[in-house]
Parts: sequence; structure tokens; C-alpha cells
Amino acid sequence: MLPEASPQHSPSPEAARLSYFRVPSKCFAFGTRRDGREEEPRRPAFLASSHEPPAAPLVMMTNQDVVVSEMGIAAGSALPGPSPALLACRGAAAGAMSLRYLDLAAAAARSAAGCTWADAMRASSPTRSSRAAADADEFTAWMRKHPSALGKFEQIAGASRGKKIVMFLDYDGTLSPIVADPDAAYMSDAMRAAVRDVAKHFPTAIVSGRCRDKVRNFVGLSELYYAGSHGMDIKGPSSNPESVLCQPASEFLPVIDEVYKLLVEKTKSTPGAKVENNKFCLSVHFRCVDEKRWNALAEQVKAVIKDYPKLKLTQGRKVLEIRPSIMWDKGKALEFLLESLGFANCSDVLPVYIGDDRTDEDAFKVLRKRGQGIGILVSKCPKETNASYSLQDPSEVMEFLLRLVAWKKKSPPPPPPPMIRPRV
Ligand SMILES: O=P(O)(O)OC[C@H]1O[C@H](O[C@H]2O[C@H](CO)[C@@H](O)[C@H](O)[C@H]2O)[C@H](O)[C@@H](O)[C@@H]1O
Repeated sequence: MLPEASPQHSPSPEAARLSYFRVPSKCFAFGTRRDGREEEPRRPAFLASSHEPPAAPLVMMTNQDVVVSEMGIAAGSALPGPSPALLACRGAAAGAMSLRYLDLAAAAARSAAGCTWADAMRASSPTRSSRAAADADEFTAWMRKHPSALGKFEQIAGASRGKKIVMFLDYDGTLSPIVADPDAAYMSDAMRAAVRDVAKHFPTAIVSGRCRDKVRNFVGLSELYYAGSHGMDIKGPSSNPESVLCQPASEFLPVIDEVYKLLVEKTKSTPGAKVENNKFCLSVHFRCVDEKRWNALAEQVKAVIKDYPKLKLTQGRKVLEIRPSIMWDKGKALEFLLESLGFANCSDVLPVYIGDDRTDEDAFKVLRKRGQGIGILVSKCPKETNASYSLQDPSEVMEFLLRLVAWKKKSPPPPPPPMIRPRV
């Protein structure tokens, strides 16, 4: 029988778990196209033809000088005064703000300092007007710290020798391209085939902020594990009668439904805003909202959730996310799945996690802390991350998956366990 997860509720001072990402000074920023898709960022020419930055050194699971703790604040909580994030923001505000991972904690601090929520929303999803100048040196430095998982494929394959790979894949921005309409974020048939092949060789889980049923419908593969609602809703392959089930935030269902209705009502005056019910969490999308209205939208959201201290507000790619303040995230989901698969304290397992968003950092952090596994960030621009490697976009993710399968197929099978002759 597989374990049921027990939630570790943390009371409202979850708010105190403030955190921040150090602010990069420049970024190869994304803009927004008329159709709402993110534009190609400008990046150094060498990346167009090669997976390797010049003279990239060997990079494995080293500790980086970026320290990132839990993201998110409890709704409506007060924040202590100037945090490093705030100071970093002030510095960045002088030039083009390029921080894509700025926490809402910092946003609230900025607000207290006279900056607006829209600043934070803009900063974490820069538009054309705030695009920073490309800086090849900085990109090269970033690529040295987080080299291409394709360029370093042999290194990754080498690390997996004698180990059992378990594959964890985020959905939006990783398996499917970012598009304006969240209901139309389809993955390609080619990607589906690649994921199906991967799952034939390695246990594979989709870990998404989406509602589990919705992401399962997008992916359409019944043989996978699915962790929806940022890991708060986990289920194993449908063919397995002992399928894993973990819903650590189940008691929040009524409140999430209530807040969903309130948010729909409150935000209907904002053209382009869209509230998505992800079952154990909610998303308020602002990708199609005029930038001038971002601050007002954030105020609308805050006005609703201020009455719900057990909910917290975080931010993703042009989306505000509302979720229960419990100690559960994609990192916890990864650990839960590893345990469910019987790899709790094994040294011969190699979790590989690929994701593009802030919530994926929780999983990257877990891998780093375990000193075991490979975190791969999908990004075309330098971001502070706990991932070791990078891939630029879903097409590179697919290429990586295909290579992994091809490598596995030609690898010799592991030797049989040694025969132990009984003593006579
Ligand atoms: O954990 P993920 O699978 O990456 O889910 C995170 C959020 O992804 C979706 O929103 C993002 O993708 C949309 C479609 O490309 C895009 O329109 C939006 O701007 C992005 O933020 C999803 O709709 C959210 O509910 C998830 O929380």
C-alpha cells in the first residue's frame, strides 16, 4: 500500500518565510507579442547555432551563491522593512528592471516603499518597453553556471550510470509553449510521442500548477504520474490499482471555490483578466491585460484574499497564483513520488526535473539539498535558479527527451546481481 501524505500545516506566520531571489543586473528579457505569446528574447549569437557557450567549464551539482528560500507570503500580511529584495529592487529600478523571479514578498515591500504591484508584475514578466540591453558576457557567465543539458548530455548520461532515472516534467512552458489562452496550451503530437517513449524507460511524472485532470487531458497519457495544483493533487497511472493518491490541501477545497467565485466577480471589470480554477489553487492571468491595469488588478486580487489569511499569493509567468499556505509544493511532491516509487533513501536513483517557472525552483532546491538528481531550467534568459543545467524552450526539451531514450536504448542492460552460492 502506498503512503498517504499528511499535510504539515503551517500557521499564518508562513508569511514570515519571506524570501527573495537575488536580482540579476541584466536579462535577455521577454516581450509580449500581439497574440500574447512571449517574444524571443535577444541573446548572444553563439547560442543560435550551438548548445555550448564558449569555454564552458564542467558544472555539476555545486552550491551556487544564490540563496533562495520559500516563495510567497500569506495574503495581506505585513512585511518587515527593507529586505535584500527591496534593496535589490531599488537598485534594479534605476535601470531596466529585469528580474523575472521577483517575489511578491518583495512586491509588497516595494509597495510599502511607494512602488506598485504592477512594478513587480512588470519586472517578473518584462515587456518590450522594459527590455534590458543584451549582455553577451552575462549570458555566457550564466551559461557556464547552467550549461545546456544538450551540450552536456554525455555528462548527464554519465551521472546516471548504474542509477535508475525518474523523470519529472513541468507542463506549461516546458512541454507546451506559452500561449495567450491558458485553455489552448496544447502540446504537440511529437512532444507527446517523446514523453510516451520516455515513460516506457523511466517512471515519469508531470508536475504542474494546473488542475490535475486538466493537465492530464492536455498530456493524454494514462501511464504517467500526475501531480496537479503545484503538487497538491497527486495520482499514479490509472492502470495501477494501488495508484498513489495525495491531496494534502483537501480541506481547502470549499475555500478555494469560494475565492474563485469572488475573484471572477471582482476581476470581471478588468478586460483580459482570466481566473482559472486549478482545484487546490487559483490563477489570475494578466497576460492579456493592458499593462496600465496591472496594478489595479493586483489590488482587486489582494482585496479579495485579504480576508483569507490561510491563502498565499505568489507569482508566475504573467499570472498571480493563490494557494493554501501549507508546507507543500512541487519539491514536496517530488519527494512524495520518489518515496512512493520505493526510492526514499536510495543512492541508486537519479531524479531528473525539467521546469521553467518559479514554482519549479522548489523541486530544484530539493534535488540540490539531496545532492542527488539533475535540475534543468527551461529559459532563454539568465535567471537565478537552483537548477544545474538549462534548456532554451520546449523544442529543446523534446530533443533532450529523445536523446535520453536513444541513449537508454543503446546502453547495455545492467549486469545481473552476483550469484551467491549457498554454503554446503
Ligand atoms: O506548473 P505549470 O504547468 O508550468 O503551470 C503554471 C501555470 O501555467 C499556466 O499558465 C501559464 O501558461 C499559459 C498558457 O501558455 C499562459 O497563458 C500563462 O500566461 C502562463 O502563466 C496555467 O494556465 C496556470 O494555471 C498555471 O499555474
